[in-house]
Amino acid sequence: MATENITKSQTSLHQSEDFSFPTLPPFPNDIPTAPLVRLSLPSLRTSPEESDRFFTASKELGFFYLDLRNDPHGERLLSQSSRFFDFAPTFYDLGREELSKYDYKNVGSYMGYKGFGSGVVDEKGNLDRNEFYNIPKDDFLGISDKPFAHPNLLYQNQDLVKSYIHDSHKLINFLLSLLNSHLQLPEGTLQSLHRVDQPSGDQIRIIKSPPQPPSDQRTALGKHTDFGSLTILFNRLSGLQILPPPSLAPPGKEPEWTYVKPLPGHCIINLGDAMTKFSGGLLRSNIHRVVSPPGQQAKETRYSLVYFSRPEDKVVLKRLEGGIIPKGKDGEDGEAMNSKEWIKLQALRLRRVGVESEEERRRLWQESGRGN
Ligand SMILES: O=C(O)CCC(=O)C(=O)O
Ligand SMILES: [Fe+2]
Repeated sequence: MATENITKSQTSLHQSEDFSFPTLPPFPNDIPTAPLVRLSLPSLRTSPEESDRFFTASKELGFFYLDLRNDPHGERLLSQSSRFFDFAPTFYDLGREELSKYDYKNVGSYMGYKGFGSGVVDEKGNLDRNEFYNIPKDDFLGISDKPFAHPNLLYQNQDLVKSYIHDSHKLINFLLSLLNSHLQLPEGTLQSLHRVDQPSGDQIRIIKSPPQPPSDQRTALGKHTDFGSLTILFNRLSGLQILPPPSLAPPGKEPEWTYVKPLPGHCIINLGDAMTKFSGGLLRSNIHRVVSPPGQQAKETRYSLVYFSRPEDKVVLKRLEGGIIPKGKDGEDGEAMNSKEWIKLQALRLRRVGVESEEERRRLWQESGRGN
């Protein structure tokens, strides 16, 4: 019977994998780490106290760890993420030239490949130190009117891609249902803006950042908030940093950029701008960036796996009405855009299209508003 098979394979998975990454250099034990709370998926399913901690974390920092172990759905995500980490080096072995065929920024899309050093990361006009590939949910679930072409290797692994999309989206849906009840919105409100079978900008992103020369280590991915709803992040090497709000900085100190230490068996979840907009500012979309990993970890190639969920394309990004969401003052929310336009604007604005001069790159950064 199908259920029996699933249960069996989950049991053996649990016994055979401990989800740790022993071949990588450890995170140094003498540097401060970001104040993310650790939540657990099985507890979140049953414990009102854990759910309260989740809501507090979503309001105060907008980032938390989620322990996925001891939960069948969570362990499926862990094993799928391991398979992506195994797959990533082979995928990038296709080479930059081959992957560049799948860069769609010139046709106005952020899906597909972003080449190394093709985005501006700071006010000086410096360029990024990573390459990534955005795999669109809609292309792989057969929802797109006009799917993009993608490397054959992705189609050869489409079972993994599809199951990871479904399981990630299922986790997002569960977290949205908790947020929905904490916000006291009518049942199903947030979930109804994120239906898996409707067009949206959801995507898997696989990132590669090669080690940087010790004498010239720079930001690999510039400071930003995520634009969408909820993000699921798997890290093995550190490098991700957040700038906590003043309320969570050590007493008497200004907030400083702090590394997030990857934890085996956990993913990192963060909330994006859409959640802040929907909740009239109650939920937090926190600023973060990626720099060279600390200590011995800097010598390794860093891969990172992200699932970005976004509201459905047609959803207008504005404050929802109801529950405990504060009412806006007249004109306060400005002109609201739909999700598709908003994500595209944000995702492409720092990708230089033939912009070569440093001055122009600086201008792009300024116009993006990210320095503020
Ligand atoms: O690689 C990471 O750890 C974070 C990546 C990230 O923030 C992003 O792609 O938006
Ligand atoms: Fe991000």
